[in-house]
Amino acid sequence: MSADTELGAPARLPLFKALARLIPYAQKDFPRILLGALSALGASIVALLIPTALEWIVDGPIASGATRAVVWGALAVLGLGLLEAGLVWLRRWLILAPATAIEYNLRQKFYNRLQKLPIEFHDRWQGGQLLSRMMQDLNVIRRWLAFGLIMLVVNLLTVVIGSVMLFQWHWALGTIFVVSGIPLWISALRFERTYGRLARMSQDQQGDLATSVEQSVHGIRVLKAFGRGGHALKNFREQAETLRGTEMRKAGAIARVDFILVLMPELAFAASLATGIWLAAQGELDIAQLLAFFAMATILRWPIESIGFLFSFLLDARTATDRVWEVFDSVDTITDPEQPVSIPEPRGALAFEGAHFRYQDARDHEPDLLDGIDLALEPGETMALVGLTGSGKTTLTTLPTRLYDVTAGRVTLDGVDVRQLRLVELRTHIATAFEDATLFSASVRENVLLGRDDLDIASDEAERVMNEALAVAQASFVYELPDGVDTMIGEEGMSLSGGQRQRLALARAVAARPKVIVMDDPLSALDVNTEERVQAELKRVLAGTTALVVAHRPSTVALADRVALLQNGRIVEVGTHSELMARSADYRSVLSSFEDEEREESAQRTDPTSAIDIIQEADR
Ligand SMILES: Nc1ncnc2c1ncn2[C@@H]1O[C@H](COP(=O)(O)OP(=O)(O)OP(=O)(O)O)[C@@H](O)[C@H]1O
Repeated sequence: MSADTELGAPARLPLFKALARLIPYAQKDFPRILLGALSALGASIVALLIPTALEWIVDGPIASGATRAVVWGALAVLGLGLLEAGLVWLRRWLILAPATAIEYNLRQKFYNRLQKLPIEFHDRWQGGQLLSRMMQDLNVIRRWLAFGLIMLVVNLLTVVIGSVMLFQWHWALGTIFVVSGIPLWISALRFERTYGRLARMSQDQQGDLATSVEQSVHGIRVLKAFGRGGHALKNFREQAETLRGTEMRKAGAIARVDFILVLMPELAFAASLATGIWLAAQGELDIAQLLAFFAMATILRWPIESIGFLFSFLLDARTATDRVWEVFDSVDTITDPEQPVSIPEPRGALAFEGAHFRYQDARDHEPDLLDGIDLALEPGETMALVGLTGSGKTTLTTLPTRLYDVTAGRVTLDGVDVRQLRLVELRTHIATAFEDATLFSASVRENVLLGRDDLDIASDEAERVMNEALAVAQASFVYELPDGVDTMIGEEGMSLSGGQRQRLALARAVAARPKVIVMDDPLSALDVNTEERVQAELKRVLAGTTALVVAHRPSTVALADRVALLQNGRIVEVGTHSELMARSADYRSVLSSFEDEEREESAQRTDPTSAIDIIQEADR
């Protein structure tokens, strides 16, 4: 999902309701936050007392020439200053822990949510958008809770209390100060509308930018190989320019409101000065009161000026909360059933019964990609699934483990609808090995034993399971790596070849010891001989395991017990390879397309040899 396509963005909540969603996360630390707020308020009140102390010093000891009392007065002002600093420190100390705890809890929940949300959600959302929400937006929320929220409340209160105190010296001076505040409120309301929109735009564009960085780092090899670095940079620059434009507009909006926030107190100051001097000349105000008034007006300047910044911070936090909650509120369609059924000892009978599936972005007039699949695998049987490119084979392999749910019909394991099993149990019984072998930046051992959290990774049993799985997957190359099975493999296994990655992914599926294994062409990057060895080992080790294997090679098909042909969203033929060869023209045509592909591949492989032949021929 990008900034331009806010699919399913929920209706915008009012400001306070939007931020109130943070309350449950702050509840535990509420006493500490309250104490922090009280410290901040205490610091402001102490600051507001200083003008009154000054008035007392000027009016009393200075007027009467009592030097000792002046010193005591100065010490009292110093004491108030120190107390204010102490309370500010206390506020920071009290708030830091709850704010970081709230950020930590939200981040945990966010990560957990990303793990739980179905693939359908991840199809729609860009990685960078999720990353920026998880890191940047949560950071904004933490900083706002730790500083912005409290300072906004405290500074507003300070302005209100300070304005009331101004009236004690003269009503006219107080009135000038309060009336000059009216344009501030009007600008703040207008600011909310413009800035709120810009803040959302900017945060979304930052997410888009993060996506671009992520994609170009991810695809750096392709970009380099095709010399498209310049093109990627141009796209990136355009996006960065757009973001810069939005940031400039944001800064412009802040500058406009700041202009009023700085100008109005200045004007109020000038008007108060003129009025104060006139009132003093009239004898309605003495010099001590005038001094105290201006001291108070000076103290109130920062709280007034800061309101623009704090208000924009409030709107940033609101946008960040909206963006985080868009992920929290995303509907998780693939969940555990309310009344789960368990299959303690599964036999491994996997069946598709009238299974339909269509992707969420399929157009209305398109038929379902899987349009009524009926296929039953006997326990322990190996079934190859063949079909033309794009016929939906990969999609079909995602249904048994509920990476996607069928849109109609059902998939069953031992006659139980897979939606009736708890996801953890389902995914223990059925394992998947994908063609696109994703590995994690962890050791070989951790990658292979990923599906075995029942085993202590340091135990002998874990070692045995891992070695057996590596042997089945013909992955003995790992023992030659610098630290053997403890070698860290780079991000997504980038330091390994495609075939090596596939073998490790297969070893991972084997180590999980499932009752059913679904393999989406997991051996495509292996040469035919290695593939045959892997197949033979698989048959031996997973003797009682049911296997559904998407196949692109005649050799893989020939090793299967039976073959199913997927065409136009349905299984149109099921039988042994030789039966289908004999009776199905469609099957023969698909197989001959595989053979063509294989010939092309082997022609590419033999090209260098032919080149040598030609050179040798020329030398003769
Ligand atoms: N996440 C997705 N969202 C929308 N459409 C998708 C998605 N994944 C695949 N498709 C579409 O579904 C169709 C079937 O794709 P699928 O990968 O299942 O085919 P396949 O038979 O495995 O192909 P191949 O043999 O090339 O691997 C394709 O037209 C593809 O564009």
